[in-house]
Amino acid sequence: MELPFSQACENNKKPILEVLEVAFANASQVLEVGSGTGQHAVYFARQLPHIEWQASDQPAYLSGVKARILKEGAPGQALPVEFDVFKEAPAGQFDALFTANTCHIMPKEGVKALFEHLGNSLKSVKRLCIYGPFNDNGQFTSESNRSFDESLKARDSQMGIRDKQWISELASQHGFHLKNTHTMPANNQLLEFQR
Ligand SMILES: C[S@@+](CC[C@H](N)C(=O)[O-])C[C@H]1O[C@@H](n2cnc3c(N)ncnc32)[C@H](O)[C@@H]1O
Repeated sequence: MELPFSQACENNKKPILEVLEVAFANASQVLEVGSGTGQHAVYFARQLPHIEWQASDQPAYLSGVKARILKEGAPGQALPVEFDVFKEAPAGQFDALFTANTCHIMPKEGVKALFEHLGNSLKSVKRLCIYGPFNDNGQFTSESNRSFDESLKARDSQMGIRDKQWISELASQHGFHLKNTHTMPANNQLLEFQR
């Protein structure tokens, strides 16, 4: 099978790793939501060997993520599990959660559903890193993000770049505080939460 590939993942994995090395220094079991191509999953699992990295995604993505882990994963890396945020969360004592480029793809209700899980079956998660493009108080942070948002909404009216403050408010409802906002290349940010 030809592995799914994202050039953006290749470009952003090292800058993200530099943040995760510190943010997840004391994490041991990470759940990744929306693993997509699996490129992040194999890279972070190899570069952060103190972590058991559990990839997950909706059913349509699982075969691609699985194939990538089998080909390029860390020794003994877990195969991906199914997780659609509108359904049950995977079982496990995860102490951290990572998700990249998902909040603008899933509808707002999906982002809320993810936080509902964090308040219920994913209560063991204490550290949370969310990467992607975000608005600041309703304002686009760049012209390219404005046109990206237009293209998302043309694809599906429920997609769209979310506000950092909206995400932080949802997070605070479940006991998280925004510890750091990391400015990342290509007008992205990494929101680092802790509880
Ligand atoms: C643009 S891709 C990002 C993939 C990868 N994380 C990356 O950074 O390249 C969006 C991801 O969000 C996931 N996603 C969208 N809706 C979802 C849902 N309801 N539950 C779980 N994942 C979802 C998709 O399956 C896909 O993997």
